[in-house]
Amino acid sequence: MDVDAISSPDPESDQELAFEGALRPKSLDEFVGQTKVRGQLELLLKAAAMQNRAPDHILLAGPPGLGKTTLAIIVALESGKPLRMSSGPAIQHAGDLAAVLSSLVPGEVLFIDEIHRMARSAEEMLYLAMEDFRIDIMVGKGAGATSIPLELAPFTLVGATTRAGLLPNPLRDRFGFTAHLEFYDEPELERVLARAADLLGLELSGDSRAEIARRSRGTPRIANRLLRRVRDYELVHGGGASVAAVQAALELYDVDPLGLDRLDRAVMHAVLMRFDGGPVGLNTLAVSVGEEAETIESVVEPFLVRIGLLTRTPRGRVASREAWKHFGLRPPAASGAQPGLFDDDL
Ligand SMILES: Nc1ncnc2c1ncn2[C@@H]1O[C@H](COP(=O)(O)OP(=O)(O)OP(=O)(O)O)[C@@H](O)[C@H]1O
Repeated sequence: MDVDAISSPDPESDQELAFEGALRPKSLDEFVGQTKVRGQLELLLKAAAMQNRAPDHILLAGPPGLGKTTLAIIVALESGKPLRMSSGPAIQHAGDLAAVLSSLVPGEVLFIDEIHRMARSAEEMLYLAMEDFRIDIMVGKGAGATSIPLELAPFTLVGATTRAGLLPNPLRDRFGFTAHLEFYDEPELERVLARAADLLGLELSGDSRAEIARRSRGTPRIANRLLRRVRDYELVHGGGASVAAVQAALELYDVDPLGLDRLDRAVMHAVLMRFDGGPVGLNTLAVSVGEEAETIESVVEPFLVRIGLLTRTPRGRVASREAWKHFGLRPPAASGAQPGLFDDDL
């Protein structure tokens, strides 16, 4: 299988895609960090290989860019089986899923990204497929409709989601193993960068690596992207990828010293400036930055909470002392905190 040709579900550009493909680890050994998940997957794959059966279905949960697609590819590569890629938004009818399932070859790995976005009718079909490798196809309409059972080849479903909580229990329960991917710490990101720099033929000192890792938002995808910007800078200016060059390149692209991106900053600005540090409800916050509540909750918040800028309280989101300091602002003297507009959206 040509793994480099496999596309990420949310490509920014063909170039970005080719770059991601080239840097993707192709085995569990090459996959940096997530030690626990790696160990669990290794055991699961080995046991299946020893019993000559398809590995159990796997659910990968966690924020974007932490390696869910990469792990799905690795599952296929390590089990020596083909990989089929699909995504929740592409499965809007049970028929879409039936077409995919009925064409799987024995042992094939089916990757469904953003599985929480699949149509409800398809979800129900998936229950039976995961459990019994069988689906019922409805033929005809109304009183004359009949269902014809169709046997499927045994397969392994790898589902990825940024919102494990949104999956209905019957679907979640049918996965033999759920892996929760965590943000990477700086030493792990440095290892991701060292590997990527090697593959790109870029010389990068330990200090330069640390500088990029610090600003990578705990996310390998971002680390690799920043590395690419540093490589561009080095290409144009020459003189090597020194710490000064790294800082200049990242400042040019407006990368915050903590790695906050535009949306992170917009959310923090709203909490601090518009809502006096909170508490503010999720929906109110989402409206004030013009984003979907789901994006704020699954993409933005986990990182802001992790680095201690934001806390979640029963009354809503609250900025921490560090947040005021990081943005060079003074917290209001008294606790003049203004609650969100809607009390029901906490
Ligand atoms: N553990 C890792 N070690 C080395 N590189 C990694 C690791 N995890 C991810 N990467 C790199 O980060 C990039 C993004 O990873 P991937 O596409 O697997 O993330 P994802 O979780 O599927 O994101 P999304 O949810 O947005 O699809 C990959 O190209 C890969 O090179």
